[in-house]
Amino acid sequence: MHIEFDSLRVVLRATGKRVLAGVTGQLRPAKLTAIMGPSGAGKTTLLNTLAGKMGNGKVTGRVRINGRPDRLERYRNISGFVPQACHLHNAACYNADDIVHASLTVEENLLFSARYRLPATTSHAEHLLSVLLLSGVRHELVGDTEVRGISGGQRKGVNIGIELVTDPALLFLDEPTSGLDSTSSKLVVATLQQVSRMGVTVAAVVHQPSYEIFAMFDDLLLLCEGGRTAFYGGVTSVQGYFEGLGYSVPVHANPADIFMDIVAGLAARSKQPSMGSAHVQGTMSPSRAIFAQHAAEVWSTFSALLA
Ligand SMILES: Nc1ncnc2c1ncn2[C@@H]1O[C@H](COP(=O)(O)OP(=O)(O)OP(=O)(O)O)[C@@H](O)[C@H]1O
Repeated sequence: MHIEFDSLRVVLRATGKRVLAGVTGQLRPAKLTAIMGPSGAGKTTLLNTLAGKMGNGKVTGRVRINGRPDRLERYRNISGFVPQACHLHNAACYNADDIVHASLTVEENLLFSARYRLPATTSHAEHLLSVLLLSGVRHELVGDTEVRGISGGQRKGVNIGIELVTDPALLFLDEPTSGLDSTSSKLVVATLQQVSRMGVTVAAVVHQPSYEIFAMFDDLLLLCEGGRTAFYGGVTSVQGYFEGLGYSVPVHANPADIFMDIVAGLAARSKQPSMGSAHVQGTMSPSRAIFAQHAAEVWSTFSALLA
């Protein structure tokens, strides 16, 4: 499924607080999109909005699904959503958000989800166990703080599998690597890449990815403070984009960290922008300048698509 969105805005119904102020981008079919941005920029809100789950907010903006104007809520039932789990081995929030059953085995969790959600169909749990690298622990209890079970990364895999048994067209994940070590994080993101290649449109909020993990994503939607798009495009084009605005990525730095510093206004330009207009420089914060520059580009692409 291909979702294009332009100027998405969200205002909370209860308080009138505006949490997204103009987010433009796409989720491309069979691609893995990273959603990044500073804390409070609206990443989780955007994920919920794209998943059609923003019932507590008024959502406005243009949305096209598979090329036609549409509403995101209509696709809620064919979306999988893996919520952010608190630190997986932190007793205080064990099971707070994740959706696994501690007293079932890995395989039983997938079969239970399949039977519960797809009573009349046969599941492809066997295939999923293999995609999720869980075949070796299929008969192990998932466990909890009382009963030691599988690892945090494997537990995240079970959470993902529980959503995948219904064959969703879209899969949304909120910080799937949080609380995991770097090897487990890599395995989780590699799994998501494989899931996307099976034809699923996958979007995940990611926090401080290593460059290796960042490079596993196809596209990046970078938000800046205030809930606006700072950059949307392929992960291979983001460095060139910021270099064109006069920023450089030091040789030994993690580019993903530098992009975050830029949108947070913490990075200084090392040279004059070659693609920005002169009036932008010095009159706006870096994040505003980037937004202004990029919004114009995204909008012209979007207008061309709509024409
Ligand atoms: N239901 C809600 N009620 C009140 N405020 C909310 C609600 N949902 C979101 N917000 C506010 O909207 C802003 C964006 O929140 P959101 O959780 O989407 O940001 P985020 O980028 O995911 O943050 P983090 O990286 O810290 O998780 C924050 O200021 C948050 O307090």
